[in-house]
Amino acid sequence: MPQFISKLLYLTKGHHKSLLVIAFLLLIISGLEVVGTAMIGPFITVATNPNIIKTNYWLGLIHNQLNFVSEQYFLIVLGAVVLIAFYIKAFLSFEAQKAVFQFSHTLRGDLCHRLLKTYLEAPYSFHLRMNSATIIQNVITTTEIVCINVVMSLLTAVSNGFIIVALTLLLIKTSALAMLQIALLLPVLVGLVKLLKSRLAFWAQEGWSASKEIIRILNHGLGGLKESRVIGCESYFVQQMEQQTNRLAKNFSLNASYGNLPRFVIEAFMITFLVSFTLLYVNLNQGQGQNLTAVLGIFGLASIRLLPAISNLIGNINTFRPNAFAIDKLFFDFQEIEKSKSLSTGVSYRVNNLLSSSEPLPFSAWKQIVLDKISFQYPDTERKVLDEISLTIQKGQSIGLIGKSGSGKTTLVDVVLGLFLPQSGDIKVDGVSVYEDLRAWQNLLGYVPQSIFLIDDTVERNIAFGVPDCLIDLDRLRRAIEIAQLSEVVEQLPDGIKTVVGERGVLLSGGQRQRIGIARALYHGRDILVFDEATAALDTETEQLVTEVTKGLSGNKTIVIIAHRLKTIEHCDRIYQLDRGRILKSGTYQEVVLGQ
Ligand SMILES: Nc1ncnc2c1ncn2[C@@H]1O[C@H](COP(=O)(O)OP(=O)(O)OP(=O)(O)O)[C@@H](O)[C@H]1O
Repeated sequence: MPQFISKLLYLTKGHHKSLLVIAFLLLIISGLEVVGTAMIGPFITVATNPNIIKTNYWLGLIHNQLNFVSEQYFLIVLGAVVLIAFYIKAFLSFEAQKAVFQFSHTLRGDLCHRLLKTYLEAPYSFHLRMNSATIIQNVITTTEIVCINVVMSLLTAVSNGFIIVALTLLLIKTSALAMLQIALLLPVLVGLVKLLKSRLAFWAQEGWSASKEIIRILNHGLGGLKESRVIGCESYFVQQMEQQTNRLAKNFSLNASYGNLPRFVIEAFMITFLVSFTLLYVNLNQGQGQNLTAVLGIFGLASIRLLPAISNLIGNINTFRPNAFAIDKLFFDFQEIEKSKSLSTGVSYRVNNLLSSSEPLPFSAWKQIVLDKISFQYPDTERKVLDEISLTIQKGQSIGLIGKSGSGKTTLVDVVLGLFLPQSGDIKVDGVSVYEDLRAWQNLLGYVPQSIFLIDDTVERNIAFGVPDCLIDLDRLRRAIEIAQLSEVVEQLPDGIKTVVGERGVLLSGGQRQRIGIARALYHGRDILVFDEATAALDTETEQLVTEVTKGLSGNKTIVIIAHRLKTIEHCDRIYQLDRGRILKSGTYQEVVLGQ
């Protein structure tokens, strides 16, 4: 329990003040609930037997102290007090409920964006291990479970708990006999709740896992639509989806219906109590009908409030307990990412402001980059993928990386891009380690991956990726389009740069997507452009165009190209050939490729 509370406090940080206000409000409401209900007894007694004012000490005292002119007037004031207490309570209950809803939904929004920020800032290696379906599910579904099923249920449970305790105290005071009867029925109820506990938790977990599978099937089915269509395996995904939706429906409906079972049992119990109590009371207190009326009045009204409060409390417990695992999941991800952020450095590099880009660039007037004995090993593997790689890049140079598949080219580029931090070695710009300010280093880099990620938006927004519309520099955009040899393509599009390219750029050819990737790197005006097999998706003609683009850029930009087709790196100043994580050969194109 203390662990659960500390995790909950961690996830709700920044909202603790609101939590205290809500708790205080709930406490006042339960107080008013008792005052109002407690006044019902005297009100009924005075209404049915005004003489009681003379015989009852407290009623007589109030009547005499406040100088009521008549008993009728006293009854009216008593009624008014009951009404006022209930009206204030109704108003405050509404406000408290509003506050609980507001709190839970605000917390959900907050967790969604905190989680997204955490995932975006997480080390690249975390994403290699994590399935995107889990991340999507955590941001959308798990945050909802935490805020609505756990936090909201917990708050309403606290509210119901306050009301139950307060009304129970009142009932004990009104008739200990009646309370004893209720207490005898209680163990049956507690037993039932205990019996259901593990089943409810199992059904909730199963439902949650089915919903994760549903996202995964959607990702796989729609992500590989072209392949599915050609192979003709659409029914495979439909069948998988059917299995999972059935699993989801079965488990969530079982969870919801059995979660409500105690409510029906309580209703039956309460009626059993009212009938048996009346019979018992009549037998034990012959001729005291007025007292019975007052006691039953209080019990009747209290049970109107108590019944739903108890069944709601059980419902709340049955909702939050089986869903408490969601707290663990979010807490684990927040902690895991924090941990891997500090572990992934390996050495004491200072990695600053990974996401902020407004920093001035300390490396802006750079002349030389030195990779100094870079070694890297993927987590949980035995072998070094990069083994003491050292190389020097002068400003304006074009560098070609070649080597057999699996020799470590992509990994080396990923280390240069700051996606992986090496276990040993350093990257220095004019003698200063880039890990002193990784963000500033990354601000020098433009990256054209083999498969360009395009958003389902306009050409303009795809090129000026991540820049708000109002800040897009149209001149720079035009220049990037020209250099990337995209002008003709854009002219032919129905809405020019405002044409929407479709999800993942389905409306464009492989070569056009590649050129958008190049234009994107150029638009952002980075000094160093890294091309990862950038020509792999191109036909020979476009390959030539792109090679011309990179050729045209050499001298102005520093370029690093991973190439499989040796033709694309003919113009490079220096070629490095990698083999099993080491540099096998380096020199000019003639020296390394032609062996002259
Ligand atoms: N996430 C990973 N976890 C563990 N090992 C990996 C991971 N990614 C790559 N490797 C291994 O690292 C080695 C180098 O891979 P890398 O992708 O850098 O080679 P490459 O030269 O770029 O190959 P290719 O030309 O085929 O893209 C390979 O043996 C590969 O199996």
